[in-house]
Amino acid sequence: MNIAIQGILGSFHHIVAHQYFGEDVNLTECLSFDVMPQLMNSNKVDGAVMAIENTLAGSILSNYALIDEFDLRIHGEVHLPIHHNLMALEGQSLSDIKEVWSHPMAILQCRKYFRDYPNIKLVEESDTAEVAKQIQDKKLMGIAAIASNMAAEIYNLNIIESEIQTRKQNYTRFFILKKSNGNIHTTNEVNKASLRFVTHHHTGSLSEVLRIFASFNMNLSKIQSLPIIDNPWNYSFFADVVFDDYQQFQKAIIEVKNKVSDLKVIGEYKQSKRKHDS
Ligand SMILES: O=C(O)C(=O)C[C@]1(C(=O)O)C=C[C@@H](O)C=C1
Repeated sequence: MNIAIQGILGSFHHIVAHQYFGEDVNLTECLSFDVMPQLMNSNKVDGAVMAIENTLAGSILSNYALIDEFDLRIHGEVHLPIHHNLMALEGQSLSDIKEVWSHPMAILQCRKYFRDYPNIKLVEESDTAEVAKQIQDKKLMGIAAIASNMAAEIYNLNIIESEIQTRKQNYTRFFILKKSNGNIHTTNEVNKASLRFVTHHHTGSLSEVLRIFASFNMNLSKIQSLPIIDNPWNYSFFADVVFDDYQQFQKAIIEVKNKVSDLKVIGEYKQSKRKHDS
């Protein structure tokens, strides 16, 4: 099995791919989220791991848009505790560091830490681990990376400071994606679904849909609106619902279909445990 990940070995996507698929999976390293749907739709990979939201930085809206545009399907989810470390070449200390390079989502999660160091320039790069690799390969002095413990080990960098994210408790939710008619895994027991729908423009149309979820005993765990780019100031809704009874879920879907102008089930999967960190 070949799975696309954002970033290289040592990235958080790498950790998630191994957690979900095991150590034997082949990974295709991507330096942007945008290339993943193309790899899936041209059958170069069987699936992909894609970050979708973080507890400190919020949703990655551009990834919702990619899933929608390329009609991808969600096959599973993983909630990963994220620990960010500031790392550089051996011998470098915080006072030597002029620039910190990392993935924009990682920088967002550590903004508060850098308020105390206004002279350090924060530079957005394509991946946390790739920056760690560059620092080691090119022996970059004065540059530090924000990356995982695993990246520090693989690229042999020294951790100047650990746990630099704004809150110690920091989690990213990742989707396991496949193309619309793809298959990457045996089906798990299903108790969660991700839906996309568009409501009619009349008073209470969204609340009617939410009431259906409630009446079929489905718990709404997230709702996210996204602009419909062909229709300015109109929005689609992405909702995640959790349920115990699959039959009830199917009945609810039939009712929701009658209330909305467009409904797509993007994925039916097993809810991942939101592990608590030590
Ligand atoms: O650069 C990485 O290591 C990634 O896996 C990317 C990414 C993200 O896209 O959110 C993954 C998890 C963390 O939230 C920070 C960065």
